[in-house]
Amino acid sequence: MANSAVIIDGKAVSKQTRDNIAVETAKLKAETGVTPGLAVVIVGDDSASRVYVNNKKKACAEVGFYSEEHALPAETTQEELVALVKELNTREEIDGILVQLPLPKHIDEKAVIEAISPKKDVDAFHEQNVGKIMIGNYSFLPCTPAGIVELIDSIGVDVTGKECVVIGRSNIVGKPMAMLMLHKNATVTICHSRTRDLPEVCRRADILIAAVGIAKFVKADMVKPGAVVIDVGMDRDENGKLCGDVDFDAVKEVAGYLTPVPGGVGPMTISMLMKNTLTSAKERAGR
Ligand SMILES: Nc1nc(=O)c2c([nH]1)NC[C@@H]1CN(c3ccc(C(=O)N[C@@H](CCC(=O)O)C(=O)O)cc3)C=[N+]21
Ligand SMILES: [Mg+2]
Repeated sequence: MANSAVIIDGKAVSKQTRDNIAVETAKLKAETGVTPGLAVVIVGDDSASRVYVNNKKKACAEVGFYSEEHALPAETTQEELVALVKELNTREEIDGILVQLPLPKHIDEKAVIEAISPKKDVDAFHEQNVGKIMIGNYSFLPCTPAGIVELIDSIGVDVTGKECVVIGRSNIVGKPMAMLMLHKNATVTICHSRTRDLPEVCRRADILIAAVGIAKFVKADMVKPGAVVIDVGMDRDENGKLCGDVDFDAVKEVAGYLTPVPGGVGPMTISMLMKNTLTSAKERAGR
């Protein structure tokens, strides 16, 4: 019998989150005079990074934040970039610093991330914040994983005791995602390129989260009927069109719930970035 998954509207959930953030921001400003401020640093001219950074700036304006962009040439040295980060660390009106990844090859990403003050690390990439996530003592939420948790909450699915399979083990998505699902009492498996019989492992999942970076990697025969399938991919298909890690048209006939690309996880990532920046500004205001 033909089935068709409920498509999770990331744009709508994200708008609700941003509306709440806008209300809280207005209140913070009125009561304390503090306006949340985000600095976005972009090095080089990667076209995908440009789109994401523009979306972040747009979101800042929507919720009433101050934002500034530092667009540096691709030849920027690591020393110059670290110097900028250190200057932003000292600026009172900047609550969050986001250095857009990936960085050009001659720059050590880890050195730059560790230069960001943990108090302004709204990506939650600094090792101090990663450690806190591991323990379950958050200052900042990891943006993409936290956005995914909100999407799953929005459809009213309780993950307690369920099988959650995460495909991908990056420090940015896969690993923190697994931690958040563990904190929510799911039974968590992380798959990667060396996993033996990956389709079989994926078929066990009540919640399947694809963060591999390979276009249409997840096929219908890797999905348990009725499963919640979350697509973190931002890939290009054979025609150069934006698509995800999930073969959407095929998987929607098997899954119970499915996120689209675009309009799924991406907008939520940005909403969580706004949430972290507000949290940091509240801290500055003594709230
Ligand atoms: N320091 C850092 N922090 C990040 O959070 C970070 C990063 N570097 N590097 C790259 C990834 C990717 N990422 C996305 C953000 C928004 C969309 C987004 O807005 N997507 C829209 C459409 C995008 C489009 O049209 O191309 C959507 O899915 O609907 C996507 C991807 C943040 N990242
Ligand atoms: Mg990625």
